[in-house]
Amino acid sequence: MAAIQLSGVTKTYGDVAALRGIDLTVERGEVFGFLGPNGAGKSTTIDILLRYTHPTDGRVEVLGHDVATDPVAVRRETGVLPEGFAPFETMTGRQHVEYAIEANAADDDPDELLERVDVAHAADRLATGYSKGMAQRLTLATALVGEPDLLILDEPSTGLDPHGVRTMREIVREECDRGATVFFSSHILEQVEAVADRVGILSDGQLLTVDTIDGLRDGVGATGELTVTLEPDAAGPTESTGSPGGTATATAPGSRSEAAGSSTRGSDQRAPANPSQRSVADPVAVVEAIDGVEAVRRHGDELIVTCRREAKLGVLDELRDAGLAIHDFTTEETSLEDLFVSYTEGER
Ligand SMILES: Nc1ncnc2c1ncn2[C@@H]1O[C@H](COP(=O)(O)OP(=O)(O)OP(=O)(O)O)[C@@H](O)[C@H]1O
Repeated sequence: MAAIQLSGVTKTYGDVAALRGIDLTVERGEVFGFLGPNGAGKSTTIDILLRYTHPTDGRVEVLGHDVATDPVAVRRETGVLPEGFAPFETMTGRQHVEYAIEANAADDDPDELLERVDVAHAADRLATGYSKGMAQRLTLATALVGEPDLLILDEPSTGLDPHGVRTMREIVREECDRGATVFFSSHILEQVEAVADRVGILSDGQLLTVDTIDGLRDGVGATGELTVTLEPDAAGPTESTGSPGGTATATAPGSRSEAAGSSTRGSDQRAPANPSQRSVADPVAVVEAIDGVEAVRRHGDELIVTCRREAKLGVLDELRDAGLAIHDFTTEETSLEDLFVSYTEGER
């Protein structure tokens, strides 16, 4: 049984089509990031999942319950961090958590929960005096009450400082590790990238794609960068630049400085003095022959390879097979932010 199942869900507000036929399955135990530009329909979807609003058409199941007929069961088993929650005027932080514990007939220790979200020091203060980030942490504490099977978090990182963002990330992972499903919307894409198993990108009420982040990269044919440091003198003291087919090498977005990418010195300009080294394979030639490699630059012992994600292992294998010993390597992938722009910019 899926944690969330939306089938043909539409929602219109007068003339505005907020959702246009959404089909989405979120499996149990997943951390699912729900992304989309402003006004895409993320909050509307969340409101529909919790039956705060009803869909114009379509079917919604949460944790096996039909949301239309059993919204109480859905809310009982779901912890919610709503967007823009305002604390109650007369209650301290601890009283908010105690209230949530009582309402859920749970037996959590309120101080433990406040400790977990890092507002224990302000437990006895009126929560209306909390800063935005403290209020957000408090709301998360109330969402965690009763170890819910599903957490629905609408923009959970809003107002959080970097420590808070990290705490949020750790809590999401811990909740997932104990078996909960986490469904969260966010505009902080580094956060989503760090924690989500899969993401869905919504735009103008339509789901453009649902995939893992690597799947999104493959979907747009994104290239990343692989920097390989060869053992000193493994391939002779040359610098060269190449690309498959012999075309000029372009500097990839996010790659190192233009200056580093501009070398076009030929590999025979400084032939090794030792004749035995002449038989060593040229690493640039080895790498540029590999499928999925777009460009190769070499600076001393370092090779900077622009290639498709799936080509990276092949680059390392081919270098080793050619007798070129690898000292170290690092890889850099297209960021989720760039992927988000690729998927949504034509839609706006
Ligand atoms: N109560 C409402 N009445 C009229 N239109 C609404 C209402 N709620 C949402 N909408 C419209 O539905 C569309 C989707 O809004 P929604 O709040 O779901 O977007 P969102 O993806 O959550 O945006 P954001 O990232 O800005 O929070 C928007 O065009 C919005 O103006």
